[in-house]
This record gives sequence, C-alpha cells and structure tokens, in this order.
Amino acid sequence: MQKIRIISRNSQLAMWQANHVKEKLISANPGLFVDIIGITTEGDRILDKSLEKIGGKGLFIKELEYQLLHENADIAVHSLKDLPAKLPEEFILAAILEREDPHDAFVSNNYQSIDELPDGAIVGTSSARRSAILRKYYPQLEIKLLRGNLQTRLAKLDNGDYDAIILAVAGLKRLGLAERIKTILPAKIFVPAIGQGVLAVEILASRKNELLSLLKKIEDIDTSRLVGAEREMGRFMNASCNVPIAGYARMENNQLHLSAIIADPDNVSFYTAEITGDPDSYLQIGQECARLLLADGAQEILGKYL
Ligand SMILES: NCc1[nH]cc(CCC(=O)O)c1CC(=O)O
Repeated sequence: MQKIRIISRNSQLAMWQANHVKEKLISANPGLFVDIIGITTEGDRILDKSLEKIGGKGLFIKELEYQLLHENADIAVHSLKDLPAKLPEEFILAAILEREDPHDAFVSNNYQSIDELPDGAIVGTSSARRSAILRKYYPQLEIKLLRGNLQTRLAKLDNGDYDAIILAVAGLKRLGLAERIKTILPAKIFVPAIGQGVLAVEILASRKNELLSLLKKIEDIDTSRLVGAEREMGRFMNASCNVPIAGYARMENNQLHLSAIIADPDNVSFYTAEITGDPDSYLQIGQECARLLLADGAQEILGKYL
C-alpha cells in the first residue's frame, strides 16, 4: 500500500487532527503518500439544536464511516471522545495516538476563574457531562446551549451571549488558541469525557491485514491502555448518548487510576466512583468501576434513558 486517503470533517480542528495523523504516518512510514479528504457532516450543518435532539454525536461519525464503507477513503481520523463506546461491527480502531491535555478549560472575557462568576452568570456548553457537573457543583450558574465548531463557540462568547464557556483544552491548544484559556478546570470536579484529548484512527475491519501494521506504528501504548479502561467502563454502562457520563484514567505511582461520573440528565442523581489497579488489568478496572456505579444506584438512570 503506497497511498492512504484520510477522511475527515472539514472543520479547522478536524483538519488539524487529520494533518497531525498524516505527518505521523509519513514519518513512521517513509515513502508513504497521504491525502486528506474533508467533508461537512450533518452535525456541522445543524447548529440551532442540541446534538442529543438531532441524533447524538453519531452524526459526526456516520458520514465518515459511510465513506470508509464505500472505499472512498482508507482511514477516518476522529476525536476519540466523539466515538461511541461500541463501534458498528464493520469497523475497528486501528490506532490510538498520544493523549493531549485531557482537561476542560474555563474561557471568558470578563472573569479569570469559574469561582469568580456572579450568581446567575450564563455559562455556555452543549455537553450533557459539563452541564451535569455545573448543576451539581455550581447550581447558582445558568447553563445555556452552545453549539458549533470551536471558532463559532468563541465568536458567540465574544458577541456577549455568554459570560463564560467551557471547552476542551486539547482543541484550543491544537488550534493555537491556548491564550483564550483563563483556567484549566480540575479533573477532580470536571472529570473529563471518555477519550478526551485523544485522536483515533478508524478503519474497516475487513481491511485490517492491509492497513493495520502501517497504522500501529503511530499508536501510543500507554494512552491506548488508559482509554481502554475508560471505554470499557462506558461500554459496560451501556448508557445512551444523552446520559451525562465522564471517565478519566491516568497513571499514578505505576498504578492505573480511573475516576468516573454518571448522572441523571434530569438532575435527580449524581454518582461518582474511583478505582486503582494494575495497568495490565485495564479492562477489569473499567468493568469494576462500572459495577461500583451500578451498585450505587446508577442502574436506575440507565433504565430510565435507554
Ligand atoms: N465535543 C466536540 C469535541 N470533540 C473533541 C473536542 C476537543 C478535542 C479532544 O477532546 O480531543 C471537542 C471540542 C470541545 O469539547 O471543546
């Protein structure tokens, strides 16, 4: 295989990510040609409704998968956080890249930190996870829907529609917009999304023999284990995409440490769990963390929002 065609959303962030994978692939596989094909997905076109209402995060990825199925492209580059816990069976993750900063960022033009916001201040987010965390720890703040790509969201903040917005640090850094970050929100409260800050390469399972060896060269093994634990937890919970869920694994003293949240979108209950174990047992750690949440009562949330 001499040439790889990458399919990507054509937002600036997605294109940066596709280019990053392209450069990594070329330096790991000298002589390889890599092309990038950008497309606008439905999720990018419809900006006036919450993602949950128009079909969830899946909207962004289905159209990329369609291009893989029809072999108009060889690989798809995604933010891992946008991929569902279970991929459709025709597809596999062929590579997980090294994690960028996984935290959420507080972005505002008038306030230096979230704790400075006055009662009733308007905070923009479209994430069920960020909303649940805000309702739990900052009930005095008002949450207002904020959609669109990174530039659109920042423009809406600058227009004065919001007092502050919450965005992933990783996306801002990738676009050279790190100076917009006022504070990095602590992972103890703002537990990051499963896979946040991580790029993943998806391929057709049937093309594994042809593509896998070339792609595995850009995999980061440590990140792969950490997000393996996070995604196993998510898979085990089998939560629908409108249920607020967080999962964040990191290494501490050679142990894998996983923290998680699952909450009720209607703001009735909020469950957290933390678990530490041998990094080689990352799948068991993910499952055990899910069992802790379920034993606590999270089962009831899952039943309600299937
Ligand atoms: N929800 C969209 C999305 N998907 C991935 C990122 C950021 C990059 C990443 O987490 O890898 C973002 C933007 C955001 O949440 O602010």
